[in-house]
Amino acid sequence: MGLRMQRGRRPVAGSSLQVPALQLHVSKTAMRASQKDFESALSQVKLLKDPGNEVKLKLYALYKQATEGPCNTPKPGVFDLINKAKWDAWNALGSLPKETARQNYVDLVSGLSSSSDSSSQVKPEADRKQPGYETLVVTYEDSITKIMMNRPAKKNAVTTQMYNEIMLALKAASKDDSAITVLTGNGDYYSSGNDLTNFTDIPPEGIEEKAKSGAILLRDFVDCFIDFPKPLIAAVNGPAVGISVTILGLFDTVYASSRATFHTPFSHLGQSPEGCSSYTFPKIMGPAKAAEMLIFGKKITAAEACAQGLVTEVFPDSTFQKEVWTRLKAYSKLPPNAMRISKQVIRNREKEKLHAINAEEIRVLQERWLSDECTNAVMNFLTRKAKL
Ligand SMILES: CCCCCC/C=C/C(=O)SCCNC(=O)CCNC(=O)[C@H](O)C(C)(C)COP(=O)(O)OP(=O)(O)OC[C@H]1O[C@@H](n2cnc3c(N)ncnc32)[C@H](O)[C@@H]1OP(=O)(O)O
Repeated sequence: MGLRMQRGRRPVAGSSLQVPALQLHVSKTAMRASQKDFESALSQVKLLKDPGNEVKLKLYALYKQATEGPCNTPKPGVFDLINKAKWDAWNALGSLPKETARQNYVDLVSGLSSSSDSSSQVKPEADRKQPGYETLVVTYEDSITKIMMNRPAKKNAVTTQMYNEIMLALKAASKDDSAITVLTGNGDYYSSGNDLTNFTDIPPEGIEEKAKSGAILLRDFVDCFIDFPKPLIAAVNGPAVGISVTILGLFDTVYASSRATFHTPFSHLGQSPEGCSSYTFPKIMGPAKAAEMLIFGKKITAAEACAQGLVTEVFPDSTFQKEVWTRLKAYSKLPPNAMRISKQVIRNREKEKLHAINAEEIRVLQERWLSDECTNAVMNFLTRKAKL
């Protein structure tokens, strides 16, 4: 997503303006950073350890101010969380002159470079619910970051906001000092998949634009799972549908309640597989079983999913929570670096391939979203004519 800093890319993203330690580096001297200093800071920033979203927002804002001047783009919608945060950060710089923004950018990068060895791990407040999420409950306890989808009345259907919040939570978990990260659902469902109302708010630019922005969101979402560096566990507390099933192939361990079912009704919805399932499912369960799920939309039970290798272990629903969390608490006490490195050894060689598969699946899906088959299926659900 937008809040990334990668080699070869312009730095994006930055901060609320409350980074006291870093603000100290904002120059109060008369010295002006030259264009060369600025370009050198732009190169330097790509080599830094990820400084976190706050600082990335600050960098983003200063970069935009230094190169384009005061914020000059329309304010993004309230649910476009990432772009709104970026816009807010840039807009907050008001009429700060370009030269000052350039100097501040150079000073900020220089401050980051000198402190980059001191703290790469952010310790979340122990045993506390993390603030700032509306569709999730994110907690940290016993070295476990737990991300719980929290729209039980809607069967944890994944709205645009929830996609964005899950990405933010995963990015934060990848940097906190938790040993393992768990995704689960609140209520009787794990998740009913993509919220079908995501398809309804068509922008003035038209349906193609909607499909394009959906494709970018989905690509970034799946990329987050491909790249997640620590052991990632799904605690599938109930039925799982669509995208919540397909991404399971990117988890390291999947525990399921005996009540869980796994359903990928893409043909029914006029859509096609995502989440890298076109690759991971045949690999995990063999092409024949994968085809039954991904082409014919066969719903399978937890026991079947376990027999086919998609699920690690099934627990009786009555003891699911107790048994899973006891197990996970024990695992979370293992040496975290060893677990992370083992995951890398297991997964890294496939990462590039998975990113390419993700991109290809989304290219196909984006076309599907514009098809009559897909439009009719979504309309049928929304007008109560059809359910899975
Ligand atoms: C940015 C775009 C990325 C797209 C990525 C591609 C992803 C693909 C997928 O995930 S495909 C799967 C999509 N999911 C579905 O098609 C499921 C649709 N839901 C259902 O069929 C049923 O709701 C059910 C079988 C999951 C549960 O049935 P039931 O137990 O009878 O409950 P209700 O239907 O009464 O549901 C309660 C409440 O939740 C709302 N709801 C449930 N699922 C969704 C959903 N996926 N999208 C939107 N809303 C959903 C349902 O409408 C009810 O709301 P209400 O109480 O009527 O206000």
